Formats: sequence, C-alpha cells, structure tokens
Amino acid sequence: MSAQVIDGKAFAAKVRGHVAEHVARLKEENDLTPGLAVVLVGEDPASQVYVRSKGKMTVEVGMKSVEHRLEADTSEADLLAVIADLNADPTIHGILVQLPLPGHLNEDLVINSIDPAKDVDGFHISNVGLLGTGQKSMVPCTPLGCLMMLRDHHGSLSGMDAVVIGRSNIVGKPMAQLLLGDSCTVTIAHSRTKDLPDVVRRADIVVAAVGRPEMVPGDWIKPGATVIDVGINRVPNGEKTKLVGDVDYASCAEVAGAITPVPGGVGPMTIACLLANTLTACCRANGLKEPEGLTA
Ligand SMILES: NC(=O)C1=CN([C@@H]2O[C@H](COP(=O)(O)OP(=O)(O)OC[C@H]3O[C@@H](n4cnc5c(N)ncnc54)[C@H](OP(=O)(O)O)[C@@H]3O)[C@@H](O)[C@H]2O)C=CC1
Ligand SMILES: Nc1nc(=O)c2c([nH]1)NC[C@@H]1CN(c3ccc(C(=O)N[C@@H](CCC(=O)O)C(=O)O)cc3)C=[N+]21
Repeated sequence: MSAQVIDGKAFAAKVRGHVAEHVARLKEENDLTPGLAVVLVGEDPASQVYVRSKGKMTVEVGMKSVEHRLEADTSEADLLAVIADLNADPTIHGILVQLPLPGHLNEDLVINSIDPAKDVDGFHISNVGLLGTGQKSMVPCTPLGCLMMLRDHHGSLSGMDAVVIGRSNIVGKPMAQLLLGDSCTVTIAHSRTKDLPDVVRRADIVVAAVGRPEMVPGDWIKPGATVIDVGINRVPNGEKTKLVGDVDYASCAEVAGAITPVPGGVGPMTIACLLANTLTACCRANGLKEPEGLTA
C-alpha cells in the first residue's frame, strides 16, 4: 500500500487565496489594510529565510508587512519598547516575535508583552488559556495548519485516537488541545514516554513534532493511519544540505493511509495560517465579521 500524499503547498495556496479575497473586500468596503509586523532578534540565517518568505507572502495577499531586525545583543528593554510601539500602532493587527530568542532575553516575558489581540502566534498566556477552555482565541499557526489538513482529509475527527509526539508550547501542547477540541482521544508523548513505538502504533492520527530527523520509522505506524510531519530538520546531503521531517517518509508512506511531505506539508500551511490569523485579528479589532473557515 502507498499513502495518499497530503499536499500542504497546494492547500496553503488555496488558504492564501481566500485570505487575499477577503483582504481585497476589506480594502474596498472598509478602507482597511491588515498589517503584520515580524520582529527578528539576531542573525540566525534559517530564521531570516522564514522572515523573508513570510514578508513576501504577506504582501502577495495584499497586507502591509513590517520587519524589525534587531541586533543579537539587543536589551530586553529595547525589545519591549519595540513591541509597545507595535501594540499602540493602529495599522498593525498582528505581531510575531520570531523564536527562539537569544539566551539573555526572557521569552515568556517578551511574548506576554504582546497585546493578546495582536498575538497572531497564539503564544500569549491569555490566548493559551482561552484555547484550553474552548473559548475564542488566536490559535497557534502550525497546529492550526495541521488541523485544517486533518479536517480536510477526514471530515470529522470525532473518536479517533491521536498521538502527538512532542509537548512544546508552540506545537505539541496546542496541537493536542485542538485535537481534543475535535473530540479525538489524545495522547501526548515526549522524551520520557515509555514504549513510544507501542504508543504510536495505537494511533489513527500521528503528529510528529520532535525536532529529530526521520525519527519515526514505518513500523511504528498503524496501517492506514494519517501521519502529519511537523519536523523541519536541515541535514547534510553530499556537498549540500536538505530538509527532512521527523518521520522517515519512505517507510511511513508504505504503511500510512495519508502523509504530509517535508518540504511542502506543514510549513507552507503555517505561513498561510499566520496570514489568516492576521486577517482575523484585523476584523476583530474593527468589530467586523470575521472570515469563515480560517480559524479553529
Ligand atoms: N513546520 C513548521 O511550521 C514548524 C516546524 N517546527 C519543527 O517542529 C519540530 C518540533 O519543534 P518544537 O516543538 O519547537 O521543538 P521542541 O524542541 O521545543 O520540542 C520537542 C519535543 O519533542 C520531544 N522529544 C525530543 N526527543 C524525543 C524522543 N527521542 N522521543 C520522544 N519525544 C522526544 C521533547 O520532549 P521533552 O519535552 O521531554 O524534552 C519535546 O517535547 C522541529 O523540527 C521544528 O523545527 C516547529 C515550528 C513550526
Ligand atoms: N514566533 C514564531 N512562530 C513560528 O511559527 C515559528 C517561529 N517563531 N520560529 C521558527 C519556526 C519554524 N517555522 C516555520 C514556518 C514555515 C516553514 C516553511 O514554510 N517551510 C517550507 C520550506 C522552507 C525552506 O525550504 O527552507 C516547507 O516546509 O515546505 C518552516 C518553518 C515557524 N516557526
């Protein structure tokens, strides 16, 4: 058997198309342009690539894109001052501070200084609390993108056994919340989980967010299960490097019913959901009806 490939790149283009249509209407009917600000501290080359492609796609859907590049040794006070300015700027509806931050900066403090209404990453404690209690919130982009692909593929997820490998605040935990919200029976696995292969073998849905290249082999996958690979790992490939996920694609694709590739799976959906969240934030900030189908 060979798995159906879930084409995140194509799905993301469709989502961005919906966003662009809505943005055009906002402009015409309300004279409003959603604005997204990305704050990058330091010079991490991989981060710069994400920031560049985010900026490009933001402009492509008709939004305003602002980038703040700060030196790696920027003080916490200076970073907080940049965020305070963006919080107060009525032309900015979404603020993303690229993680991880350099070690001398307190990530929790910085994230929680963002106006929760502009927190398009959904990392602010009040958005985390709202999501955990099933209230309207800003939903983290990567888990939201995974949920959209799962709903598109399965229709209802009700009653399915889902295993999320990874318990980070940015992927694993919010992913588990969303799956629970869709009535899956959810298991969260991590580095201390006993008998991980057996835990994963029970799953109808496997979401791998571990940060270890090709860690999940095909013989952990229940035949027919859906595999969502969140991992983005750059590994050596001859003279160059290549991107691989957290699952061993070749062996998993032989047993799974459906699988997301890397690249071209979760990554593009993350950026599409960031744009969707910025649009949603702009509508909410202006008391306008928000677009349907673009949030959880
Ligand atoms: N596609 C996208 O848009 C995005 C992709 N990513 C990618 O997703 C991956 C995960 O990211 P993130 O959540 O930030 O990573 P973190 O490093 O924050 O978390 C990794 C999680 O995996 C768990 N883990 C590590 N080793 C093992 C193991 N051997 N067995 C079981 N669990 C293990 C850790 O457990 P413990 O808590 O016990 O240490 C931890 O909970 C990375 O590859 C990252 O690059 C991230 C964000 C967006
Ligand atoms: N505050 C914050 N929010 C984030 O959402 C966030 C972050 N910090 N820090 C870094 C991680 C990582 N991340 C990715 C997003 C898109 C791709 C993506 O589009 N990947 C393409 C390939 C890109 C390439 O070829 O380099 C793909 O998978 O097809 C990857 C990774 C968001 N993150």
